Amino acid sequence: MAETTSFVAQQHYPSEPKLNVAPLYFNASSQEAEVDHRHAYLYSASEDEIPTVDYLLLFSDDPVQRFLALENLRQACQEYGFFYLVNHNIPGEVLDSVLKGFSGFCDPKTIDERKVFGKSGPSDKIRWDLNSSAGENREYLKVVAHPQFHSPSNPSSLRKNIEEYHKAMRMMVVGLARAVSKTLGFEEDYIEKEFNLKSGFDVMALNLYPPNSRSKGAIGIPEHTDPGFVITLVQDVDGGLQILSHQGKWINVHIPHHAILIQLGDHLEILTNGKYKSHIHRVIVKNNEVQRISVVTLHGPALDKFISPSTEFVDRENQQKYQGMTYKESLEANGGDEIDVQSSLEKLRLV
Ligand SMILES: O=C(O)CCC(=O)C(=O)O
Ligand SMILES: [Fe+2]
Repeated sequence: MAETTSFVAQQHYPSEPKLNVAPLYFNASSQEAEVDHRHAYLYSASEDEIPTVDYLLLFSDDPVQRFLALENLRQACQEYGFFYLVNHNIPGEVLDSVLKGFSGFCDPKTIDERKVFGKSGPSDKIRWDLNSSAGENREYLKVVAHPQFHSPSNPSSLRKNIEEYHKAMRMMVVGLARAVSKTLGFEEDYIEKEFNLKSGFDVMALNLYPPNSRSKGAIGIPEHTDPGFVITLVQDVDGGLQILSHQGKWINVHIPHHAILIQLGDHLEILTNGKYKSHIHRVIVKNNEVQRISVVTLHGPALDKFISPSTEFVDRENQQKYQGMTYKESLEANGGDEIDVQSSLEKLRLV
């Protein structure tokens, strides 16, 4: 695909040597969050909870390095479902300028200007909202960024920064799709084809969480999973993002500087019949002394693509766990609009 980065190598994973390796990289410190645990027991996240994947090594010319990096990615996908991505080749300034630009956009003095992006109908391509309640404390701007790019035109610098950010992130995600395909034992274009990523439906959510002095409760965003292939996330400061692990533990996310948090989306779970799972996450704002901004992109299949568990993942021992649906139908299955990018995983689950 023309969009792909030049350093993405054309090698094939399944034919490479079989080594038994532990994950290669783990991140720095985490702290215990003081929150209500509805689905999990009290838990202090330790230092090695979220694996780190090195993007460049996934495409290394050295077959052993590449094999080890792909094995690390496979473990991260199968045993966690989320990881920090480093060496992703997206310049730090590209990440910083969107975070900073959105902070400026959310100036409390100009709130009336943002209200023009409030909900107007089901086909909104840009949507703004401000929730300040016990259940959610978040100001957000959502934009459909692909197949057509949409963004407020004012300020033009923010539009330019969001577009540049999305372009770079999308290019990286196409490379990641190739690597993930290999970890599943397929040709590298498997996921691009199954999701028709060339026409993929991408929605960006730019979120601002207030400091606790201005929030109406402990919750920034309630528990949810996200639809799509993968979700990329960058933030300006740490502040309360937690992911529920396979083992039912809330893990505090502390993204290393200029790394990207990758979370697997519902539709990768559906495609792989539950081999690679999406995970419930939430944001707790109760302890935040300063505001926090995150930029989250849901990289989805094409809207008209029918997604169901691939036959390779279904057999006598592994019965089909999810019903198939087009991506568009699944986004609207709970009564939401496309731009809401609501999960419908529980509706699609068969067993
Ligand atoms: O802001 C965060 O850290 C998480 C936001 C999120 O989960 C989302 O926008 O779907
Ligand atoms: Fe999310």
